[in-house]
This record gives sequence, structure tokens and C-alpha cells, in this order.
Amino acid sequence: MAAPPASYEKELAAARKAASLAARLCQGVQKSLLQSDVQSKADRSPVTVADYGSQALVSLVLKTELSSESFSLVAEEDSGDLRKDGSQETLRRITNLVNDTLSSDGTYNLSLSEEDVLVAIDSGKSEGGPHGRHWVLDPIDGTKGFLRGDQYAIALGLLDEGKVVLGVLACPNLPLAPVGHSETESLATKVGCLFSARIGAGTYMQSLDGSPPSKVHVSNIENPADASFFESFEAAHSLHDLSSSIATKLGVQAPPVRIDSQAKYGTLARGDGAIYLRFPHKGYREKIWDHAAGCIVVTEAGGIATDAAGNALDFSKGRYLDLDTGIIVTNAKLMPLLLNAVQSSLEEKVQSASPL
Ligand SMILES: Nc1ncnc2c1ncn2[C@@H]1O[C@H](COP(=O)(O)O)[C@@H](O)[C@H]1OP(=O)(O)O
Ligand SMILES: [Mg+2]
Ligand SMILES: [Mg+2]
Ligand SMILES: [Mg+2]
Repeated sequence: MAAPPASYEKELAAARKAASLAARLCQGVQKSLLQSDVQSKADRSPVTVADYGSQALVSLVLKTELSSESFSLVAEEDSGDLRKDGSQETLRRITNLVNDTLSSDGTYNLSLSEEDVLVAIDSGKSEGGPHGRHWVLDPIDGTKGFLRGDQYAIALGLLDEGKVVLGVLACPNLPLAPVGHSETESLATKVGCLFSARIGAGTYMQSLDGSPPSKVHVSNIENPADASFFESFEAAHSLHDLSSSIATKLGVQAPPVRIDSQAKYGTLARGDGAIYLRFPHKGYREKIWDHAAGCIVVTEAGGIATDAAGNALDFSKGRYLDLDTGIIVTNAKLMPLLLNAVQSSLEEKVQSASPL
């Protein structure tokens, strides 16, 4: 007899715990961010002690909670820069952050050395791929938002045979109340959301301080005139002009809601807006950790995520996502209209760029 299908319940509980602890570490750092905590990577993008600390902590919690299983992690950061001369102080600070967060939780009797932290960070070097299980982690997604004091997310997913089977998004600065509605934004509202999704079991949201989870669903808007859309805060991450041309074609009335990170997938999953548009500049290659958790959070809530040609996102190809032009997300009713608008705006863009 065939084995029953995996339920991934134990893995989801471990992922929630890991992402919640990492969120606690990041919140502490964001409150007291020192200039010396921020470095530039070789690609000139920022990285902070919190990105490294979050990656070490998630890797450690997953390994400890799921100790009997083989462990593969595809994650954004590595220890290369931390092993260079002049990084000792930064490494010491990261190690203290990880140990302080572990002891504040109280369930682990662990104290890590600096070398343990480097090793935990480097356990994220897996290449992923179509076979077996691989955890996929962005320890801070939206580092620029994190530095501004805005939105960011700890994004953790699990691939099994190339498919995302669970995902959690911890969004420490995201209000529990809907965003993008000016009436609710003026109210002092509680922040800190944890989204979690398991294949076939739906998407749930709870507060990061531990309220019971409640099931969420994407917006059921059918008329694009009533829809609002999310896009990157950073114009360098997504072509705002292209989104605006698509929105105009669709008849969307509301201005774009710009927020950082995969928090956009979370807000869409709970129906705050109806559309997410992402069109990186030419030459940018999307990584799996920037979309795996967000993708299952939104699809288990009834949404659809595709590339600009309407193909499902394929997480089985290694560390990068191979895709056509961009990523679009909406509900099943709006997707055909959205795809038409995207394709016609992309054609216009090509025509306006080619010499007559
Ligand atoms: N030039 C770029 N174009 C598109 N995305 C980028 C670029 N540089 C970094 N990113 C990544 O885009 C995501 C943030 O997107 P958003 O614009 O939706 O906030 C992050 O994963 C960020 O990485 P990181 O995880 O290092 O912050
Ligand atoms: Mg980064
Ligand atoms: Mg990212
Ligand atoms: Mg990141």
C-alpha cells in the first residue's frame, strides 16, 4: 500500500517557531539600528546583522526541531564577508543577538560560539532542485524597507519534489488591520502578522505575539474598477510605469499601494487589495527565496501567481526562478483580464522601444 500523503504539520509548526523567533531578533535590531550594523554586499545591496542573525537562528531552530531528518536549506546570505578581516566586531554582535534571542525564548538550552553561527549561516548553501526536500529562506526580505523602518518579512518555505508545500511569512511591522484603506490607516492599529500556509489546508494569519490563527482569503472582487494593486516601494525593484499602464488598461481607479517585501503576498492573501504586479528591470534574475513562501501563502488563500506569460512559477530549477518578464498575482476571476492587460502593455513597451 502507498504511504499516506505527507501532511507537513510538524514542519509547519517548526517553521512558525523559527520565523517568529527570527522576527523577534529583527524587531530588536530595527529599534536600535546602528550604522555599523549595515554592510554592503558585492552586488552593493545592503545586509545587516539582523539578516545574518535571522538566517542563523532559522537554520538552528529547524535543525533542532526536526532533528531526525536530513536537512537542506537554500538561503540568501553566506558567511563570506563575515570571515574577512575587520568583521570580528560584527560577528560578535550577531552571535550575541542569536544567543540573546534563544535565551529569551527559554525553550532551548543552547549557547552558540562565533564559529557555530558561521556554520549555521552557511548551512543555507544548498542548490535546491526538483528532488527531495529543501527549505527556502529569505532571512529578511525587503532589507531596504527594514532600514527605512518600513515593511519587511522573514520568508520561509519548504519544497518537496520541486513544489512549495508550506510557507510562513512573519511581517513584524504589518498592521493586523487592512492596509491601503485610508480610513483604517489613521487608527492606531496593532502590528506584527504571521501568515502560514500548508498545501491543501488553506492560509491562516495570526498576530506575532500569539493570538489564535484565523483563516484568510483573497479578495473576491470581479470588477477591476473596484480593485487596488500592490507593487514594490522601491522603483529600482519594479517598473512602476509599466504597472501604471496595466492598471489604466484594466480601469483600476485606486492609486498603487507601495510596500516592501513579500508582505505584499500576505496583504493580498487576506484581501487588502486584489492585484500584485512585479516587473524587475532587465537583467535582474528572481531568486526562489523571494517568492516561495509568498506564493503558497497567496495560492492557498485562493489566489493565482504566474509570470507575465501566465505560466505557474517553477521553484524546481535551483536557486533562481526562470520566468518570462515578471510576476503577477490576483484572484481567479480577474486573472484573464489581468493577463490581457499585461500582454498588451508589454507589446506597447516593445513597440515604443524599437526604432521605426
Ligand atoms: N534590483 C533589484 N530588482 C528587484 N528586486 C531586488 C533588487 N535588488 C534586491 N531585490 C530584492 O527584491 C525584494 C524586495 O522587493 P520589494 O521591492 O518587493 O520590496 C527583496 O527580495 C530584495 O532583496 P532583499 O531580500 O535583499 O531585500
Ligand atoms: Mg538582500
Ligand atoms: Mg528578498
Ligand atoms: Mg533578504
